[in-house]
Amino acid sequence: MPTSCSFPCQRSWISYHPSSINLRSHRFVVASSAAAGMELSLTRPDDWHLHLREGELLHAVASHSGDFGWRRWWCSARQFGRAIVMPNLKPPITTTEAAVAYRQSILKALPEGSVFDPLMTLYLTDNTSPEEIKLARQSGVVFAVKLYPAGATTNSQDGVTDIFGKCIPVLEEMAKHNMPLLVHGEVTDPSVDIFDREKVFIETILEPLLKKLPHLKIVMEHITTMEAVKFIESCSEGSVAATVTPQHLILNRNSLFQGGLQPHNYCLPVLKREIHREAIVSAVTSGSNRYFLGTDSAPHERRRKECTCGCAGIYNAPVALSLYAKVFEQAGSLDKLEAFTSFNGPDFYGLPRNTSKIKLRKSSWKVPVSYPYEHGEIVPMFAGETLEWLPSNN
Ligand SMILES: NC(=O)N[C@@H](CC(=O)O)C(=O)O
Repeated sequence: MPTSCSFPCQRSWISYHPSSINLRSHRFVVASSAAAGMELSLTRPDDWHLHLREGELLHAVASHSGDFGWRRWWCSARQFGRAIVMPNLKPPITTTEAAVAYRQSILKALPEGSVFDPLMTLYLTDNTSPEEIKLARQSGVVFAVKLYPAGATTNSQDGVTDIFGKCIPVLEEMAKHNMPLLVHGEVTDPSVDIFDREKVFIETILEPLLKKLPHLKIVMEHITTMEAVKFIESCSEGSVAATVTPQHLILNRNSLFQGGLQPHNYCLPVLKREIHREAIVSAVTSGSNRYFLGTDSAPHERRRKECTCGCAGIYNAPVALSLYAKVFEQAGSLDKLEAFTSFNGPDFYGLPRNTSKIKLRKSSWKVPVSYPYEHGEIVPMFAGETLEWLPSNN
């Protein structure tokens, strides 16, 4: 049963300092800085970690209609050129055949005229065969394989139970085909504290895996800790990279408990301490090409978040670009935003950069309190809050 919690205390992000804007340093991306508000022109971004779901929810998040102007911007397909689409459906997308069919259903759900390109992934299991990797590469529509340690997160029950015992031949085949392994980097051992699961995963899985398979391309998804930053920096450039979500750049773990339990701020990996948030912000805004945009936007129907055992996942698609811009602005690094949103990802995947542009206007806009669809509603990150940096196509 849903609770009646009204989320009075979502205003829990890190304070905003307009004085930190360094105008001189971002002359390459500033399209206009008229009194009405600054405007950035960016090469169209891609989202390198997105949950689009299926059925009614897919239609809701891919093509929600009936709105005009900026309101339609919350649909991922209108903001991003491409997205790496996560395969954790029920049942999961474990074969190329299923990925091709899923891609068709996504294309059908898109708004008319959309040129959004869903880049598909396979869900790695103990039984994935090297042959499947060959098929995936030949398909031209599957771009990566996702590792969910079994039990780590939403719909991960069919994930990998023993990567070294069961998956090495498949990973060797992936290395041969230059097919990246996308990693949900948390151990699932219940005796490991939930706030330490990423760190322990790096020590016990990622470091030994890279020693064994130094040519395997890896993306550590949604990094949350200073240990992850250290690990990424220690790897050779171009072979290991990381996606970073808006929530892990903007919020720390206090926001899970501020004024009461805040289910809409609950995701996995769980938000961490402030020192970890700061480490990730520094890494991302430094201009390093090892980090790129991956929202991990993960919609769940409201009642599945506001209940006695709420799902992990933050729905951030409508607010992601505004939040990333805010983080870079606060760091005085707006000149580095475009590489993070639009260059580093395609460069790592060996894909062309987008050629079209979008704009981000520094004007206030209010995040809707929810996005209703036929049989439910989705509550976005920062529901009802006012944000800046409004995206538009022109
Ligand atoms: N991030 C989340 O908290 N949830 C994701 C799964 C995942 O990426 O962990 C989901 O599919 O809901």
